[in-house]
Amino acid sequence: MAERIVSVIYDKIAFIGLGLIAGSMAWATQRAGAATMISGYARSEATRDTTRRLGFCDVVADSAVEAVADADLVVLAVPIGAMGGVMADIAGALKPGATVIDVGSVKQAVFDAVLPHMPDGVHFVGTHPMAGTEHSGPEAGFAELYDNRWTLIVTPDGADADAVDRVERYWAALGAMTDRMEVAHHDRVCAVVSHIPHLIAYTMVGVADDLRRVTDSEVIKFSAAGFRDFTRIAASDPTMWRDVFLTNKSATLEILGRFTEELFALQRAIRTGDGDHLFDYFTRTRAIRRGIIEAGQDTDAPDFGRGATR
Ligand SMILES: NC(=O)c1ccc[n+]([C@@H]2O[C@H](COP(=O)([O-])OP(=O)(O)OC[C@H]3O[C@@H](n4cnc5c(N)ncnc54)[C@H](O)[C@@H]3O)[C@@H](O)[C@H]2O)c1
Ligand SMILES: O=C(O)C(=O)C[C@]1(C(=O)O)C=C[C@@H](O)C=C1
Repeated sequence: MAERIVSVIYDKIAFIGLGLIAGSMAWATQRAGAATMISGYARSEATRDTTRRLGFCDVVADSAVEAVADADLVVLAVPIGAMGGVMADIAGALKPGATVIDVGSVKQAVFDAVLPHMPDGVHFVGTHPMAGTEHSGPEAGFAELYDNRWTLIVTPDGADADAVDRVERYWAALGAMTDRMEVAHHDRVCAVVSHIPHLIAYTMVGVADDLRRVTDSEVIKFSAAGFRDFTRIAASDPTMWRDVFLTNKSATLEILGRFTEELFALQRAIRTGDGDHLFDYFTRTRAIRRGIIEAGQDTDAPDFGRGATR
């Protein structure tokens, strides 16, 4: 399977869900030679057929139970709302001593959905690659997606230390940098750096589209780089993002509340002509960006703070 065997970390890896994230992991697993066998399963027959054609799995099974049989690592790479159902289906078929990881964008909700089904003797580790694109499905995957990007490792209480270390080594083999984070902190950080920015992009593109219809102007046609980035983000998968907001409710509502307060303050400054407020605000945010660059932190791989392993 792999062109160059660097080091096998798990003999058999099974992916449940065969989209952007699983496809990229499987390609990167092949690139690293991190497994001797990769199996996969997705709910839709069309996705399974496409995956067979693409070749990032050695075997594409027709059921999740079949896919996970004898697997040393099982990767749950489905939308957050589907994690609990998948885990309930496969629980009885997991090999004793196996490790299950998820890749969901929210962690507490996944823990709540998955952990009650976890059999004794099977390990669970939450993982979250901070990398993606606006595309989805098996054809969207590519081996380089995780290169020099962070993957956050979020462990439930009492997690097996060796199993966690092995999962971290696996993500490193896929090209990622890893950092460990506590579950509530993870959901809050992601609300700030990922979830609310997506909501803002969705809203801004919706507003521009409404304006275009109302005024018949060329809002989108003449948009430059900033707005184009918004339209890319706002093209992200609706199922995934619906699930993110339904399951990370309190953190996203808290950050959204702070965001709207600041927005109202800026709105008032514009209305009242308070140039000092606008100038001071923009000076502060510019300093943040410059501080990031001066600290040598690659903005493509933001530093989450503590204990990066590479
Ligand atoms: N896309 C991103 O930028 C990104 C980044 C980090 C993490 N994530 C997380 O990764 C997970 C997968 O996202 P993706 O972008 O790969 O999505 P995707 O839409 O590309 O792939 C999802 C896959 O899950 C399958 N699926 C859906 N329900 C299923 C079920 N009940 N049983 C079996 N298969 C099922 C679909 O057929 C598809 O193959 C999500 O939980 C998401 O939060 C996504
Ligand atoms: O790069 C992108 O397009 C992404 O949106 C990736 C992104 C992000 O917000 O950074 C999106 C969701 C994830 O859970 C992690 C990463």
